[in-house]
Amino acid sequence: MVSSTKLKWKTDLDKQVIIQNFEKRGWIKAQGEGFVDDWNIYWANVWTVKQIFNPETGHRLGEFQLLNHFPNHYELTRKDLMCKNIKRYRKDMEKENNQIAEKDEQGNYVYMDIIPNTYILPGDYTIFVEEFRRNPNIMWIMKPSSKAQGKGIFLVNKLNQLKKWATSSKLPFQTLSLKEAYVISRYVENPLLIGGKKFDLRIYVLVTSYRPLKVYLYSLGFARFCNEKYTPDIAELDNMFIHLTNVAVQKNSEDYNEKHGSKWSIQNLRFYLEQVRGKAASDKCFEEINNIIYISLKSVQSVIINDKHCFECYGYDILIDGNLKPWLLEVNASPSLTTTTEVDRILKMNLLNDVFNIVVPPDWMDENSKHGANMCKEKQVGYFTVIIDESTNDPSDKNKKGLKKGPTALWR
Ligand SMILES: Nc1ncnc2c1ncn2[C@@H]1O[C@H](COP(=O)(O)OP(=O)(O)OP(=O)(O)O)[C@@H](O)[C@H]1O
Repeated sequence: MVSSTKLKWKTDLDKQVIIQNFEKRGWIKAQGEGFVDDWNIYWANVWTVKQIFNPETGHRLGEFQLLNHFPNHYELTRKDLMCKNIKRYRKDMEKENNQIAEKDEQGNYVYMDIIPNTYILPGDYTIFVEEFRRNPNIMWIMKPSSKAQGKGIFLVNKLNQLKKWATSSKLPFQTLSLKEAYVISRYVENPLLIGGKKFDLRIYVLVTSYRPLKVYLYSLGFARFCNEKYTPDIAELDNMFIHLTNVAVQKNSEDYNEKHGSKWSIQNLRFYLEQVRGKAASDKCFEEINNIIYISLKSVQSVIINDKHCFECYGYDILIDGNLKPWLLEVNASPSLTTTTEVDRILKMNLLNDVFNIVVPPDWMDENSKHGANMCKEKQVGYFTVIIDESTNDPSDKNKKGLKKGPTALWR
């Protein structure tokens, strides 16, 4: 048996919020060089996770080990794979005649229309061109599948921009490897604006098991604002300070505010929405955000390798449009733990503290326990609340069989 005070930690990230959280628990830094043994809890980067689960080594995590990613987390966190999985899930649900696949009179999904229309390039190039020709006046956004921080992103409103890009990068679509794949998504041209500026939401979601699905939602997310006023004007197509809300992009803007880092708490945003649009509309918007989390996780539930030693704290990027409809932009496997302001530092310290309280509850070390990441029995831990728990046999748990009662069933 390992004593909880002697738990050994390891991390690939030189981030104070991680190290301080480990140290304040009295846990000890693992000394070993490799990733194989000598640690109980590892906050690893995705590269290490790939090495650990490399099929050639056939390595398995030990009984007293916890890791912060599922082996094939990329099924949700790579933009192209997320899109593919969501599209597959929709089809499966339609075939099953599941109520979740209900469509409205225009033929749009009532619950499952969670991502802007997206194509994966190069594979979907021909169908994308057909779609482009059907609706030539809409704007698209090109994003590399596995990059972050706004890198490699650009907006497109003419087909020849795509052709030019392919030629200039000397990468005709057909020759792009899977690693270099792009997604092209319908650009949400009417984002909800506050003070004339575009913003998106960063929401933290902790998954401690995929089968059965157990999901916690963190109530302290935030909104990240652009520094310049938004315009869909095509003359400003290349002005990323208007279109991309990533802090990594906005930090370079002349108007960047060091003090609040161009961020608002979700609570403030919600309060604002209630004032401006009314409580019912604001509640509906947040219910739909829960629905997005539910559908995205159900889409990968059957493909994720559900190693009981793994957990994952995802960073959801969500954009709200002018009709208060939220859209899922992407799910990050390694949401930034860099802290740009004091508020940010406190939030991320609390976030990790709550994550560790969930994955290492007080009886984690007990001889008779199962020692996985999914042992916590509390429905509320710090700022985390369980929003999906398929393990419960409580007949009043409306989540159990999916969205049979509509998206409100996801709220507790
Ligand atoms: N379909 C879209 N419509 C409107 N804006 C979008 C769309 N997709 C992305 N954006 C904008 O571009 C930004 C970057 O997109 P996204 O988060 O998908 O890429 P990323 O480079 O992987 O970012 P991150 O560092 O958050 O992982 C978003 O925060 C948002 O402001």
